[in-house]
Amino acid sequence: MHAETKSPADDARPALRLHGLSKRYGSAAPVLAGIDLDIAPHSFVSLLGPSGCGKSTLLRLVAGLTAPSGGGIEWPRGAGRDARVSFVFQEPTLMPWATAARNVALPLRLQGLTAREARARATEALAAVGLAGAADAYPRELSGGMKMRVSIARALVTQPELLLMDEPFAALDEITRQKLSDDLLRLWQAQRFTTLFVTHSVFESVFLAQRILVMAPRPGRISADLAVGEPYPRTPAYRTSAPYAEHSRRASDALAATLRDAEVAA
Ligand SMILES: Nc1ncnc2c1ncn2[C@@H]1O[C@H](COP(=O)(O)OP(=O)(O)OP(=O)(O)O)[C@@H](O)[C@H]1O
Repeated sequence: MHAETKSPADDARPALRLHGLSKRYGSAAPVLAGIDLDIAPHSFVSLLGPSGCGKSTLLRLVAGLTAPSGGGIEWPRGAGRDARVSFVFQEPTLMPWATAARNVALPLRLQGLTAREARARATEALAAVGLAGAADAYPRELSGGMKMRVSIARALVTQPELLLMDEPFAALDEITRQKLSDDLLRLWQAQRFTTLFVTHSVFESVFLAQRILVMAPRPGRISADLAVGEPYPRTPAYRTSAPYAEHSRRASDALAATLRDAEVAA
């Protein structure tokens, strides 16, 4: 076996490139207009914006769940979308009649793995999200946080290059949300998938992301691109640190400016 050779140019290529991306549903006004964006490989990027500004639509376009009306999406690193993208929704969307292990194994079964192989990898993925003991539990036996962990395990079991997360923790209580954020960062550091994480929460984006893209509505566009250059691992102490407060202030100000501009334009 020979090692894969990588030139520096390979590493410089973005994981994802959006150029002039726009979307309109039917004859309504465009939901997204002319979005140009490069997403660096292995980065953690948050999309932050008010309700209705098109965050979910952007994620759905990247996932191929809906088609652009203009512009396009490129995968400069060549892996292509189908094999390497996973999606986590706000609802865990588990099959109620199947155990946690069978839910997590589903994408592998769909890829053609045997039940035995899929089960082994699903068990590993459940252990990675702290659910080693819950493989045979049914969704109704699990708390909201545990169900979300199963959903994350199902997304990661295929070893995606890109993980798309659409407000995955919005329905959870604050403590559970913080635990899941800690665990998500741990998994991201270990597995190095690129993450696009949609949220309404300034604090969640400042805790998680290296880069916050603030979105403005009508039509949806990127109104601010903020770097959060704090190192990882980000411990609970980061949540009460001065840099965290400063990044939160900057992101809140950018969001407030976006909302003010949107009101003026409305
Ligand atoms: N399938 C669809 N058909 C028609 N309009 C749609 C469709 N999906 C979304 N929209 C409209 O597009 C706009 C953006 O919706 P989208 O869900 O992308 O925003 P969002 O920023 O994710 O909002 P939220 O934070 O509330 O989830 C909204 O006005 C919504 O009504």
